[in-house]
Amino acid sequence: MRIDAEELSWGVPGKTIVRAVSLSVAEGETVGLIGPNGSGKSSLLRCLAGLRTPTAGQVRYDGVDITRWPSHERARKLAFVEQTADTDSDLRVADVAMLGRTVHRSRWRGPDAADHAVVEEALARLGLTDLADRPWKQLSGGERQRTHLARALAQRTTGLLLDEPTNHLDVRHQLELMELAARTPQTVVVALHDLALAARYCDRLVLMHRGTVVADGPAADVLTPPLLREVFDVEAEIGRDALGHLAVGYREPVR
Ligand SMILES: Nc1ncnc2c1ncn2[C@@H]1O[C@H](COP(=O)(O)OP(=O)(O)OP(=O)(O)O)[C@@H](O)[C@H]1O
Repeated sequence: MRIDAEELSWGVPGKTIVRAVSLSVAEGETVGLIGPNGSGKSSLLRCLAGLRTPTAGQVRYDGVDITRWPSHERARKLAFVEQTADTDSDLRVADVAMLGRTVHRSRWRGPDAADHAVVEEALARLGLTDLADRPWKQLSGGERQRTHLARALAQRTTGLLLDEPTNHLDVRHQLELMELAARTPQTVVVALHDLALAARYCDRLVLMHRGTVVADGPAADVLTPPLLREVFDVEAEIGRDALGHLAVGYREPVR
């Protein structure tokens, strides 16, 4: 699916948090949303998911204003994994993933064989097959994060919004998750703090600062020392790691 935001603003009384953001994400593209704490990444993702009503501008899925999509149809088009997604503590891992199938069933029908097959596949893609029967409350932070991602995959949407999906994951799972985000035919917008990971796996980076988009383009154009200085207040050098991937080196902050 294509996702467009046009002159999108959102805020609370007395404070504009997302300011006139225009953003287009093409079908199948993986866009990395980067920016300092408080720059508005989560707020923008919530607007894109339809969880916040913009104070100005609009969001379109496949060219249609999202206020014109009924909420159940929206949920079939787009899955959102929030940063602090929690869930009912009595559920098992497979039950949480099965929540992703709810949008595809009528209220009166339980999961059928096809739903179970989709959930099994989602759990396998996140390396959770062996944990399928594990109660949610026994999971580690990273296992919970992967379980929420499995729920989003089981939703079988054409769009995926991920807010810091790697912050609890070990290196191996970070790489696997980002590989999945890059390779899936789904349209993905992913907020990330790890700039090198974002550069390596995203088709394009969108840099936010104080609620606005200050750069949008290939990683090499966005991750430049002047922009990193302006937005993150750090002195950085851009180079290559041992494998040739873009790497960011930071100097000690001068107080
Ligand atoms: N409902 C709200 N009421 C008041 N302020 C809010 C609300 N939601 C967000 N904010 C503020 O808006 C700013 C942007 O928050 P947001 O969570 O979008 O930033 P972020 O870029 O995702 O940050 P982080 O990298 O820390 O996750 C922050 O200063 C936050 O405190």
